Amino acid sequence: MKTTISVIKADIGSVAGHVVAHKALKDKCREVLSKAKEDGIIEDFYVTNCGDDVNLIMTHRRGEDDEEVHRTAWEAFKEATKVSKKMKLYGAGQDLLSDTFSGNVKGLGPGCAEMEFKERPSDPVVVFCCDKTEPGAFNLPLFRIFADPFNTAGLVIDPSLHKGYKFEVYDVIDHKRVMMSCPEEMYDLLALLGSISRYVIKKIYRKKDDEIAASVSTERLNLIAGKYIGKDDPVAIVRAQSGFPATGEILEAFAQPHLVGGWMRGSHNGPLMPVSEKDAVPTRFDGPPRVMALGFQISECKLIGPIDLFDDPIFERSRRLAANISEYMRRHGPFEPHRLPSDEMEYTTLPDVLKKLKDRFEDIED
Ligand SMILES: O=P(O)(O)OC[C@H]1O[C@](O)(COP(=O)(O)O)[C@@H](O)[C@@H]1O
Ligand SMILES: [Mg+2]
Repeated sequence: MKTTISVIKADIGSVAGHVVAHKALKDKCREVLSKAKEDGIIEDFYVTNCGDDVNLIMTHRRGEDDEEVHRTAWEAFKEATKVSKKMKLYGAGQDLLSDTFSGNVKGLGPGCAEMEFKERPSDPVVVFCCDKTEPGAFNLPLFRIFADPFNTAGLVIDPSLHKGYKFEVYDVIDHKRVMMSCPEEMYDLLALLGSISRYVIKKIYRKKDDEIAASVSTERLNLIAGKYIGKDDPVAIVRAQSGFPATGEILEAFAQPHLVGGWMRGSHNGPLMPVSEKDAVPTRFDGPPRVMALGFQISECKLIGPIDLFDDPIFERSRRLAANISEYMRRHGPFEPHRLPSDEMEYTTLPDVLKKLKDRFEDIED
C-alpha cells in the first residue's frame, strides 16, 4: 500500500498587513482536517504557517491530485476565510481566486506539492515552507542537494546515490516541461535553472529506480490571476536518508542565504533566510524572504514530528549573513538588481504607474 503526502498552502489573511496568519485561521483549518480524518479521507495532518501563508501538511492513501483531498484543503481555506473576513484580517481570502471548487486546487490559487511512495522501513521527509518568494527559490538548493557533490557528500561516497537524479523542470511561462538527467546533463540543466522566474524544478527522481525524491509547488499566482495579488510563496517535500541525501545534506543547501525574487511587493531580490516556525515573521521591508524546514518520520501513513530543523544555533550565522545581505540590498532602493528586472515587473503593480507616462514619450530625431 502506498502513502501520499500532500502539502497545500494559501494566504487567506493575516495580521498587521501581510505579516502573519492568525492562529484562529489555523484552528479552523485543523477543525476541517480533523473531520476529514474522522471520515477516512486523510490519515494524518499538521497545520502551520510561514508568515502570512497557511500550510496544510496531509498524509493519505489516495494518491496525487485526489479530488476529496483537494476538496478538503479547499473547504479548510474557505471556512478559515470566513473567520478571516469576520476579523477583517488583511487580504482575507486573497489566494482563493475562484468561488467554486472544480476537482483540484491547482489553478484556483493555492500552491500544492505532492508525492506518492511505498514507505521504506523508516521514511524521513523534510517539508519546506516559504514566504515572500516564488517557486524558483528552490532551484538552487535542490540542485545543490541532488546534483552538487560539494554539498552532498553521498553523491560521491554512497553507492545508492552515486548514479544521480533526474530533474523534471517546468517552463511556467510556456506551460512545457522537460526531464533532465544529472550528472551528465548538468550544464544544460543549469542553463535552465538559473532563470528562476521561468524554469522551476517540479519533481526529482532517483535515477537507479525512478523513486520520487522531491516535489515542489510551482503555481504562479500572478500568472493565473493575470495581475499582482501577492507572491507565490512555495512549498516543497524532500525525502531523506537511505538512498536519498541525508537530512544534514538537505539542510546544508540552505546555509548560504541565496538571492531570490519576492520580498516587498513581490518586486525585489533578497536573501532566503532559514528560520524556525516561530521566526517566520517577515517584518523588515516585508522580509527578507523566509524558509522553514519541518522534519517528519512517515509511519504507516502517520506523521511523526515535526522537528523544527532550522531551530538550531548553527543557522544563526546564515541568518546573520541574510541580515547583512538585506542591509546591502536595501541600500539600492528602487534600483536593479535589488528591484526585479523589467520583464518580471510585468506581473507587479508597476505597469499601472508606467501607463500614465506612455503618452509623454516623444521620438528622438537623428
Ligand atoms: O498593500 P497591498 O496593496 O496589499 O500590497 C502590498 C503587499 O504585497 C506583498 O508583496 C504580499 O506578500 P505575500 O505574497 O506574502 O502575500 C507584500 O510584500 C506587500 O505588503
Ligand atoms: Mg505570503
